[in-house]
Amino acid sequence: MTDAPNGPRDVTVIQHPLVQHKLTLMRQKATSTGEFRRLAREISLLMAYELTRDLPLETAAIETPLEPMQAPILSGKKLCIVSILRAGDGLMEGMLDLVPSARVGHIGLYRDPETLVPVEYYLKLPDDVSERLVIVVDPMLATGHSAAAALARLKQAGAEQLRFACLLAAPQGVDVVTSAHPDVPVFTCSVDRELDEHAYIRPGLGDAGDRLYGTK
Ligand SMILES: O=P(O)(O)OC[C@H]1O[C@H](OP(=O)(O)OP(=O)(O)O)[C@H](O)[C@@H]1O
Ligand SMILES: O=c1cc[nH]c(=O)[nH]1
Ligand SMILES: [Mg+2]
Repeated sequence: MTDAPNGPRDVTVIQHPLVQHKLTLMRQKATSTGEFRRLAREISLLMAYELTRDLPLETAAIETPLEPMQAPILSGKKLCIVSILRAGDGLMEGMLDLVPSARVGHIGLYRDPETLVPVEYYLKLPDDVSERLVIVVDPMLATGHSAAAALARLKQAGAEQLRFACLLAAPQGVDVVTSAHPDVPVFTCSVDRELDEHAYIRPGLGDAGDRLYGTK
């Protein structure tokens, strides 16, 4: 998906069969909290693989046990993963499994159930966030207000190169984020049909935070 009525936008729907299969398991209401959390970790590792697919490489001189060689190593900015609390933490561990040296930031946002306006309650970022490629993670992109606010806050804190990753997006959430932040590539495993009257994604998977942590 690259074209929209209001111009080109950078949205990748991750079609890998393992991702799609795990997402189906996560959507099912019979999936337990423990299983949901395990699947979130597995799927986010696979998402991280797609999110980092185009990282630049250079060559370095190394020595294998048998001979010297020129071998590829990462050459671009180091990574920072920022979780939008609390559900974003469900995608954090799998990404860190793949990129264990990444720095981690947290932004606490909850969506006011009446107004749907995101309310910030916490922010902790690495000091060098401006020098890193920042991957912002949150399972759900519904109205898009939380993601747009988080990205704005990170830019205010100095972040210059950002990507946003979610499990599920609603069409209007994609519109909101790509309009407010056309410089931020969006990665999702599905763009679902619609938002319902409570701004829940349909068909969706329910409340990601509650399903991850068993709070309902
Ligand atoms: O696109 P939006 O309409 O802003 O909605 C998406 C937000 O809602 C959920 O968080 P929630 O407010 O439920 O907080 P939680 O993670 O603490 O459960 C979700 O994890 C997103 O952060
Ligand atoms: O469907 C939705 C929408 C917002 N937040 C969720 O957890 N699920
Ligand atoms: Mg929630």
